[in-house]
Amino acid sequence: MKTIRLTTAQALIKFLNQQYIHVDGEEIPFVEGIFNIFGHGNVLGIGQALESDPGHLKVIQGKNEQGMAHAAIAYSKQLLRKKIYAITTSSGPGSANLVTAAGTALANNIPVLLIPADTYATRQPDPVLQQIEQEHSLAITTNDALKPVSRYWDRVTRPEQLMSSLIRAFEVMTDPARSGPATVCISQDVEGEAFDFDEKFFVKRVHYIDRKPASNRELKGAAELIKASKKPLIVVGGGAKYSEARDILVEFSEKYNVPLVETQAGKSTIEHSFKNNLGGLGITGTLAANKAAQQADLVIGVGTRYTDFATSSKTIFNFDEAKFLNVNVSRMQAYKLDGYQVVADARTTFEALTPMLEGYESQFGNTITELKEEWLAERDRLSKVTFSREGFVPEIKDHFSQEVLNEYADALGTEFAQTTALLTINETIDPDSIIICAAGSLPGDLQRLWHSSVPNTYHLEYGYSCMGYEVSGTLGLKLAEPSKEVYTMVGDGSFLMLHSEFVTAIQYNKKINVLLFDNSGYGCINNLQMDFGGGSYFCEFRTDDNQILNVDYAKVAEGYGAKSYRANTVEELKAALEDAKKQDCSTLIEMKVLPKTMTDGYDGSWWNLGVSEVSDREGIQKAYEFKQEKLKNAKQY
Ligand SMILES: Cc1ncc(C[n+]2csc(CCOP(=O)(O)OP(=O)(O)O)c2C)c(N)n1
Ligand SMILES: O=C1C[C@@H](O)[C@H](O)[C@@H](O)C1=O
Ligand SMILES: [Mg+2]
Repeated sequence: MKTIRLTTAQALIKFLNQQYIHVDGEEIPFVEGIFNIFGHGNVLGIGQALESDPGHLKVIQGKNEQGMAHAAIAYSKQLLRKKIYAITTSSGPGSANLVTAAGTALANNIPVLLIPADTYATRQPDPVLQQIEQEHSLAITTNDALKPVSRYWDRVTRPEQLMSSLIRAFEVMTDPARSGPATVCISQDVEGEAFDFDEKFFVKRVHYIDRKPASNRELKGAAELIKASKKPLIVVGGGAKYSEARDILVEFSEKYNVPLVETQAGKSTIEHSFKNNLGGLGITGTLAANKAAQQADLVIGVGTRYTDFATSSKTIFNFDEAKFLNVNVSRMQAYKLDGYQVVADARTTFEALTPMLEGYESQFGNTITELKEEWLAERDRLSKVTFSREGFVPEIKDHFSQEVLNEYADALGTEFAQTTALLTINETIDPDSIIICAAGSLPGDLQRLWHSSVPNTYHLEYGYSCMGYEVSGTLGLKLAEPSKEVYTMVGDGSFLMLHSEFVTAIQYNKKINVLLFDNSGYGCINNLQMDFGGGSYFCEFRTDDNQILNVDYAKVAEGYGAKSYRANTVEELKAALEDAKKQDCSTLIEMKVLPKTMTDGYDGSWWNLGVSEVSDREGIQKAYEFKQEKLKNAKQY
């Protein structure tokens, strides 16, 4: 056996350089680079290994472990899971900061390699700095907190364990059905320990992503279901996007007059202008998509997890009548809603299925076009909402009095409505630029209103809806699509929670554009508490003496070295967006927007939430009764 003597960390970096992915005849390196924040746990091991020979890996210094992991997740998601960044952190708090990001990757099925340092394998110096001491077990470290949020988790306490551990990690990350975060914790002393590694461990490894075809039985059953249906409807989920199924879904939909509706992850698989694309489905769905969903007698879920947002907590479909046909690479997902299961790649399945239905036509007739037209008129109305100091009726009605809305207008110095601002952006930025969002009221507005003219230009993290993904993720987008303009849509709450990687973007001259919607509060949660009969309680940003907080975010961005703008009217916003396009540096456009001017729900937008069964407030009692009513028609599981 030929061996090579390396430290564990050196072997890790050498191995990462040799991983390739093969999809549709194309072979590319799988690991693009590695984000790092060095601490005592990794600087002398992995730090030394990278300094001596990083190979092709791009090495990027992050500013917050969660933030840099979010950037890595967005990178992989944008590249349809074909490439990843790895993350190296120190032990203790450095690794604890990864937990939120690992959850984000897991909920969204996105591969990312997390390499947190661990406590000493020898235990000689214990307790080391940042080591928690669990009285009942010395074997538990902070890194155990990553177990429930990792698709694969391992701890390397001897150098030779690295070999089997990494092979498993890459097998998991490159499997479309189980893709997610792989966490390989390495004891900090072991990072620097040497071993005579078998040279074969370092040969080039190619991970093949073959498109799993549907079986004849699955195809026959699917075709029979469709032929027997009058009003089939396709739910385009994230799996359709990862499978790059756009062309065949368009062909299928056109040929058989089948409407398409989108989940957050599926949106922009197919451009909005396609005549049968009715847009977002469910709680944050469009009027058109939700109406079509209610009529459907066969729901064809393509790569969807059927989350509560997509199904309006299992109330959007006619569950008594409708059947489900689920095409998914994951068997677990395909089993949902008692659907007929086709456990296969979406594109391959529809390529085989389309010719099997010759002569079929749905009974939707002109309804698809009519629904779309009705919705476009509503969208047009929302693009022109203007505030007035008297008699203004915002989209979110009956929460704030005119007096309170005027108070906001005065305190923030604005009369800008959120929907007007958002649609101005949609009109002004280049169609091939990419937008990203994750939490707050903006995901709902975007799923309803945003028109993506170019496929894969809408990037929503709505599996975890993790505040803080927005700005961090934009850095990942830029790394993935360096020639395109990238824009984050972020609320003030999310911006405040985490935007450390804004500085990383500026530091490495990766131009990102931050579009900050400041309504001085956790607006969507304020809507929820008031919709469900409560008061406005700790969701507005107010001082102890009840003044509305007004933060100068433009100045904050300027302090970091970004070019910043203040835009509180359509004209100011258009000018700022045009100017921002001309900049080479990162930009931030601060928009002060009025609360309650985001979109509201449409027909079928109900959300099952934990409303109090006991309360002396009449509104809460009514909300509880309404929930009980809704549940009567909801599917139970
Ligand atoms: C990490 C994290 N913590 C808490 C939440 C719950 N949450 C969802 S939206 C939201 C408020 C968002 O406020 P902001 O970003 O200002 O958006 P707005 O709703 O005002 O548009 C909160 C607290 C979350 N999604 N993620
Ligand atoms: O609780 C939440 C409410 C949603 O409206 C929001 O988009 C999401 O971020 C969330 O966590
Ligand atoms: Mg806000």
